[in-house]
Amino acid sequence: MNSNKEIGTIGVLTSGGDAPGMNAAIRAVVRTALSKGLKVKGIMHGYAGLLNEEFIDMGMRSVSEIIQRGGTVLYTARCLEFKEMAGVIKAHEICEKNGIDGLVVIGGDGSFRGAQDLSNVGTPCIGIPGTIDNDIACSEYTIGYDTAMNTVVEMVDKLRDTANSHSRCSVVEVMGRRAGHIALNTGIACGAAVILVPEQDFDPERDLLARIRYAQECGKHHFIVMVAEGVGKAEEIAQIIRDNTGIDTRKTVLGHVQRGGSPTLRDRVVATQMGYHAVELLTQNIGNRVVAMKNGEIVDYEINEALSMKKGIETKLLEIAHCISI
Ligand SMILES: Nc1ncnc2c1ncn2[C@@H]1O[C@H](COP(=O)(O)OP(=O)(O)O)[C@@H](O)[C@H]1O
Ligand SMILES: O=P(O)(O)OC[C@H]1O[C@](O)(COP(=O)(O)O)[C@@H](O)[C@@H]1O
Ligand SMILES: [Mg+2]
Repeated sequence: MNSNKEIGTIGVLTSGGDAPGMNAAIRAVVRTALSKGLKVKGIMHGYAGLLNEEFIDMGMRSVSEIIQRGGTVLYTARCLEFKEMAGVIKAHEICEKNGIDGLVVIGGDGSFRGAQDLSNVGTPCIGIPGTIDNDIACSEYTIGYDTAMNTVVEMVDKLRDTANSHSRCSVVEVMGRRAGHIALNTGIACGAAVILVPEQDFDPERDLLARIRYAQECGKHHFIVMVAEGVGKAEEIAQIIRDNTGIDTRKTVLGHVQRGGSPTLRDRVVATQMGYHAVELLTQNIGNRVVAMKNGEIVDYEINEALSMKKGIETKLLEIAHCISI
């Protein structure tokens, strides 16, 4: 969608779950916009802050010392009011009243649905994928994914010491909502005997117990079972293992530790590239797009198209995991 109105001031907000690297993206958006002669309003607390007119004027120094920080300096929220059309229209009117000609939304798929609605009523929006889940179909990468996975690896390496010392099974539940990308990649990186992802049917005998028994036959006496939250609760998986194998089994739900911490190099660089790209689009009066990564390059898609795309699990990785996990 090309709007006829020239963009003079843009807004930037973060929405949905926070993700490491969101600050790097905010910094890139602000500095790129200012260097191209635009004004920038930071919107606090996502769409909720937009509806409450929580704005701050951003200057070059407003984003100093944030590239290395986790979380989001603009704060974030999940806002029910914005899911209703009345909320979206109110947000558009607020943008008009405050001279916000375009909006950069850093968030996940839910936030992009909101951005799509807002674009449709006349405020051009650009989405930047910021979620640890890597579940944005149009993009092979989302900001925060790398940091979250490195956190999981660090934590599970510690759990492994105890599982090994006690000859136990450690069932680890990781985030990802309905996607198994975090579980699959960290499962491989942590040498999990079993990786369970929601993209595959789960048969306890075939996918869990048979694999553990086989690993036992191969001489293994401790086990890591990596479970994506979309499959089920770690405690339920642990109980199945206890009941059927007698192995001393403990569960760990890693939880929000996965969302925090200083972003990795990858997240900082991708966030910076995506932030820059988002502003470039707005300066060309292009709205209603989602920034994405394709074959390592930064590209963009129309929001409707982006939201209609589907993304599967990396089947080759799953095949490799099945082959080498014992
Ligand atoms: N279908 C929708 N239509 C309009 N806005 C939505 C929709 N879904 C989510 N949103 C807005 O985006 C916010 C963030 O979405 P959520 O799914 O929680 O996180 P994420 O953007 O990280 O996936 C929601 O709180 C809501 O304000
Ligand atoms: O922080 P909350 O509200 O408990 O939400 C937990 C969910 O948020 C996430 O951490 C991130 O999801 P989003 O990026 O879609 O917000 C999911 O992995 C998890 O299911
Ligand atoms: Mg999401």
